[in-house]
Amino acid sequence: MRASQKDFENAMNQVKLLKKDPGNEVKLKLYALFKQATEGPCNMPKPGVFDFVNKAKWDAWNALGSLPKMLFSSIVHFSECLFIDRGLKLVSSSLQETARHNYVDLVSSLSSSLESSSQVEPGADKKSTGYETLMMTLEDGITKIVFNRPTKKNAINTKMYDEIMRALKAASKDDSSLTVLTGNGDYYSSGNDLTNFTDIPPGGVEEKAKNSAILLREFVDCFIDFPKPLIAAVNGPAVGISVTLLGLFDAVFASDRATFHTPFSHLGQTPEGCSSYTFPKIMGPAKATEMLVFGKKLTAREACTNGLVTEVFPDSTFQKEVWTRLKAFAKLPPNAMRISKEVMRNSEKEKLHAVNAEECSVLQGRWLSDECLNAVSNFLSRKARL
Ligand SMILES: CCCCC/C=C/CC(=O)SCCNC(=O)CCNC(=O)[C@H](O)C(C)(C)COP(=O)(O)OP(=O)(O)OC[C@H]1O[C@@H](n2cnc3c(N)ncnc32)[C@H](O)[C@@H]1OP(=O)(O)O
Repeated sequence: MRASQKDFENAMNQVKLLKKDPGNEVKLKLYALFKQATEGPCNMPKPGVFDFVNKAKWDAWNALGSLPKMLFSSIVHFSECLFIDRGLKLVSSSLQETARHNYVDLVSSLSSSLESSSQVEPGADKKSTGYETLMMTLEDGITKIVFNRPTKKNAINTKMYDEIMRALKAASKDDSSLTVLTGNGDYYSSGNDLTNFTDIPPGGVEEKAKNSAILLREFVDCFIDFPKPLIAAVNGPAVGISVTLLGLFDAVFASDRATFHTPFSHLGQTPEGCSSYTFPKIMGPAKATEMLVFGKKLTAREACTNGLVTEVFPDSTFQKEVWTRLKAFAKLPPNAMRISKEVMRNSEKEKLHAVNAEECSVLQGRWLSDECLNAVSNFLSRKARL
């Protein structure tokens, strides 16, 4: 689903109606996305170092890039069969479209977090703002963390990795008995945001791969160490890392519309989220190989039969049935639940951390492989969808 010109205009109006100041960082992001969406890549001369405000604006706009470097290099790599000029124009207009889309996405998340924070829902103990890519609430003893990039199928970008870690750390210390992760919109999550691979630091792709492996390791560690019962309410299709992590959850409830897909080989990548260890343990090596090596997509019922999913509900009653069940769980003595989890997890923790470290180190190498670079560039140039 793309943002139309009408969506974009509505978002521009919505920004004016925001009741709370979203802060300078977000305002700069809005400015940059707006300029990129309406004028294309940054075309202004760089302001002087002491022109702080204009320089910050220029930096934000310019940071959105004229062309993703990795995509550019792959276009050049394939220059024998592509007209570069035409390719660049196409990519440039696609960048504008992406910016328009991201602008709509950002405004929509601001509207929900900033507006709703001022309206306390009946029974809501606490609603956390300050997240761009998530919604987080604490109600009835349950902390709910919602992936909130519906127009991107809840793909996990770098910001979202950071915010999920922050949200989990907060949830581990708050008053809730259990924590639930779910998605806003039709997807649970489409996994790693493949545009993460386009933001190349000055040290090049090697540095990017190294930083990504560090981030991934820290991210997965948060799930291994999460102290309270962690439950996934899988509202729709789940892809990649959003599937593999489920092996570290304590319960997984799925809508019958959900699917479970780990197309790592198709992407030139290898398993993460400790799935190389948890999946064979949960479903046996043969079924784990089908998923992790051959990329077989499972229906919710197949995932349940294989032990990855606890229970499947019809989509029409999914929310009602899952939340009834969760509210009942949340009434159980919280310390008993936490200590039971600790006893079950502790004997595995060391192993899980070692598996995580190994998977991240293998992936660091895969991200530099032609197989992976080509797969990502095919997705970004819209030649490939799963
Ligand atoms: C720190 C780094 C850690 C890395 C950890 C590694 C993890 C491994 C993985 O997670 S592998 C899995 C990666 N995910 C994918 O390969 C999915 C790619 N997406 C798709 O194939 C499709 O988008 C789809 C099947 C999920 C949905 O297809 P559909 O046709 O229904 O919708 P669109 O393709 O039009 O999607 C709507 C917009 O959302 C954008 N988008 C969706 N998923 C991703 C994604 N994973 N990364 C980036 N962008 C994504 C899509 O581009 C559309 O955006 P647009 O409207 O601006 O075009």
